[in-house]
Amino acid sequence: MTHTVRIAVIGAGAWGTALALQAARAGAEVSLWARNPAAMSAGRVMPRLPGYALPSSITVSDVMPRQADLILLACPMQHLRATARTVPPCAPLIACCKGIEQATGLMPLQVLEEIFPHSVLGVLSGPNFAHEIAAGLPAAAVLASADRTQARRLADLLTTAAFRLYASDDPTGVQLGGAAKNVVAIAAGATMGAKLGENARAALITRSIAELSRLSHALGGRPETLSGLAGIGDLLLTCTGAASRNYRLGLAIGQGTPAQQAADALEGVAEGRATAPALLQLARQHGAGTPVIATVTSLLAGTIDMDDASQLLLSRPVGHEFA
Ligand SMILES: NC(=O)c1ccc[n+]([C@@H]2O[C@H](COP(=O)([O-])OP(=O)(O)OC[C@H]3O[C@@H](n4cnc5c(N)ncnc54)[C@H](O)[C@@H]3O)[C@@H](O)[C@H]2O)c1
Ligand SMILES: O=P(O)(O)OC[C@H](O)CO
Repeated sequence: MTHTVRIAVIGAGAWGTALALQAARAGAEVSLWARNPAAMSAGRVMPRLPGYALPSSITVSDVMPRQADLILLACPMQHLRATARTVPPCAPLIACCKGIEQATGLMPLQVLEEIFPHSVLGVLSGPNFAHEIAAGLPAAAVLASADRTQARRLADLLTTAAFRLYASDDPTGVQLGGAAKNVVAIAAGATMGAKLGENARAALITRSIAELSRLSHALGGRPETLSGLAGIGDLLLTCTGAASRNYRLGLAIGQGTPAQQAADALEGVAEGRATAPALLQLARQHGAGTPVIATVTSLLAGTIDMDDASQLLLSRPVGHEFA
């Protein structure tokens, strides 16, 4: 008799809830850890994903699961370390957040490696709006682990016909793509908010790919990863999809709302805000030029306005496209 896979999802925000639903669809026995399970209504509707009820087969509690075959960490990046420290190291762990830890400049797996030095670790990333995954709409993502065989094995535990999980053994490239696309999405939103036009946004996205490729290379990632789901795939979604929180943050800033006020008005976490300065520092440490990330960092800090931001990017020298 085959044993039913037990998957523990840590974090009941929009993404954790969607992943819990997906894991159940993949045939797993699912438990969802919520900081505040009482916030869920009697109809088991999660506050961060309104309209999606959880089936009774998914256990929701504020007690960390002691037994699992796989643990998905779906909290915001800046809370990953504190949350992970409370997780028992009973199974392989997959980081599902996108960002860079501001205090250390570390990527999600680097944070987890410090806490779980002996565990199998992976990262999940790609163009995935939580509400679409929750609805079971078709989507694809990438699961990366340093070990190619483990990456495929872990991906298989969550894959269904509608949610296609590709495996990768380039966690650095995958994490860089997931973290940086949120920063670029803020720039794309600001471009549209300031009515600079669709041409400007397309140019910005494309030139950002060159910028991210340089940075990924400097950090040890492989260039082809950025042309995949965690790179171009997620850039396309987040820089053009009106549901993106990072895009919406940029949109408000481009329309003239001060960055802090725009962030306060946002429902849910816009990871690009904390990640922009962390990524800029990382890029500087590695000698990689990142004009878009630098401009977004200044825009978020309020040290430049939208006119300055577009002037900064437009005044850069125009050289060979692939120099
Ligand atoms: N929402 C999506 O469409 C989506 C898709 C893919 C990846 N992600 C990534 O998943 C991660 C989580 O995003 P989300 O959309 O679920 O967030 P969310 O905005 O829906 O919810 C944030 C969650 O963080 C929790 N939280 C707040 N303070 C906390 C703390 N101190 N410690 C632990 N948890 C705390 C809140 O209770 C809430 O559940 C982010 O890194 C995001 O980039 C999100
Ligand atoms: O709403 P955002 O901007 O956090 O984007 C959500 C997902 O990361 C899209 O892949």
